[in-house]
Formats: sequence, structure tokens, C-alpha cells
Amino acid sequence: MTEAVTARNFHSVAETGNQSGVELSPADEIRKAGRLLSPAALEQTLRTAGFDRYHIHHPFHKLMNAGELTRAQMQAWALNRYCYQAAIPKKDAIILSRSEDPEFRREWRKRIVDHDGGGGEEKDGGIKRWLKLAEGLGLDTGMVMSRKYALPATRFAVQAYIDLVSRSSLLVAVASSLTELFSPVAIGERVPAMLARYDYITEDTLAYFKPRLHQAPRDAEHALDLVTLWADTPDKQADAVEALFAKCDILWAMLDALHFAYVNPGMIAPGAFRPADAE
Ligand SMILES: O=C(O)c1cc(C(=O)O)c2c(n1)C(=O)C(=O)c1cc(C(=O)O)[nH]c1-2
Repeated sequence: MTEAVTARNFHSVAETGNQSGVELSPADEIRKAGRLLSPAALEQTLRTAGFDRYHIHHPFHKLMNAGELTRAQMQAWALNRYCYQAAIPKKDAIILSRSEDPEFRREWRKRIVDHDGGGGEEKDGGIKRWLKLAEGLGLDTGMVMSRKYALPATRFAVQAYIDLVSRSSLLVAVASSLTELFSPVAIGERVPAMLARYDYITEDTLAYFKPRLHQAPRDAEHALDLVTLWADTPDKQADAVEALFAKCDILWAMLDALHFAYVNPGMIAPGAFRPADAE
């Protein structure tokens, strides 16, 4: 049993004598130590080190929550994020297809229903509700659904998520969904901030987020139980932490792309959404 590895306690260059000039990540620390963390310590590492890298800290989200984005910038966010939303049930179907366990599949398929709709409470599903959000921001839904006007980096990041769950172990595929541990925090900040700071945004426009507040904790708890059970060697534990980091990178890269294109320096890739297109 070892204590959780956090961004605050992993060894610095000076302490380790590492000549490369970079700190070891918590995943490298686990691999290097070669000692199995307890399930509780692994969970703590995932929660702490994952949250440190979560997109909640990205300047684009900070601007959004501060009420400092223009309507056009909000539109760009919704349009690009649609690509991620639309890919989620596809990546979950890939994960389903990789499991031999009916019990796992029964639990995991709820995620597909949440996004595609069709299940009792969630008749419409998250994708439709995301389109409602885009429409509420003044976008044409056909344009959003075409995905043609998303930034190149958005498409690459979304494809990276699909590739990750297709090519990795099932453990890594499941661990990559663990950013959902933190999404209720992001949503809990975002929704009241948007309602308070953007007068054209209504509760109806933000209907997407409400069911996520109970769906995400249900999904994250299931995934966390599996990851802590399946990661029964130090290498597998490190793989799980790296999977979560890779997913944080995907979310971060999408916001980097938005920031570069629509905030600073404002270089919009050829063919991508231009605010004037929406006027
Ligand atoms: O609003 C957010 O910040 C946010 C973040 C994430 C996430 O952390 O991946 C998801 C969602 N929302 C979300 O709505 C969602 O359905 C979702 C599914 C997944 C996933 O990886 O399976 N992440 C997220």
C-alpha cells in the first residue's frame, strides 16, 4: 500500500536527480515505484491528478464563466463541441463491442441511450438537447450537424478519442471516460454563470446539462469501480492514469483550438465557422 500520487507530492527534478529537466508524472511515478497502490490510493491519484489537468482550468472556460465571451465565441464553442457530443455514443458503442460481459454491456449501454435518446425519461437524448443549445445561441442546426465548420483540431481531437478506445485495452478505454468524475463541477459552475452573465441564454437553452448532473456521477462511479478492480498491477494502474491524462489532453486541445481561432490571436482555419457566417 502506498499513498496516492498527486501533482503536489510527486518528486521534482531536484529530488530525483532526473537530468531531463521535466518532472515525472504521477503515472511514471507508479511505474517507477513498481508498487501496487490500494484501490483507494489509485482513486485518489485519479481524482487529484485528473482534476489538475481538467479543462475546467482552461482560459476559454474561465472567460466563458466570467461572462466575457461574445455571442459569436459562444457559438463557436457550441458548434465545435457538437462534434464531441455526436462522437460520444459512437465511442461508447465501440467500448460495448469490446466487452464479453453482458453485465458490463447492460450498464454501459445506458450511456448510448442518454445521448441518442429513446429511453423513458431521456426520450430526446443529449445530442438533440445539444442542438437545442446551439439553436438557442442562434446557430442553424443543419450547419452544426454537418460538422463541416468545426476547426480541424476539433475533428482531430475527437478522432483521437475514438482511436484511443478502439486501439487500447478495455481498461484504458473505460479509464478514459473518467473525466466524468469532474464534469458535474464544470457544469455546476457553467450553468449558473451562463444564466447570470449572458442575457440571451435561458434555462431552456441549457436543458442539456441538467440530466448530466445525475448521469455523469452514475457513469463515473461505475467506471471507477471497474478501473480500481481491473488495474491489478502497477503498470495497469499507470495505464489507467495515463488514459485519464490522454482524455484531459483531448478536452484541453479542443479548447486550445477554440482560443487560438476565436480569442487570441484569432486565426480561424480556412473553411471553419466564421462569426459573420452566422449573422
Ligand atoms: O460539460 C463538460 O465539461 C463535459 C465534460 C465531459 C468530459 O469531461 O469528458 C463530458 C461531458 N460534459 C458530457 O456532457 C458528456 O456527455 C460526456 C461523456 C463523456 C465521456 O467521456 O464518455 N465525457 C463527457
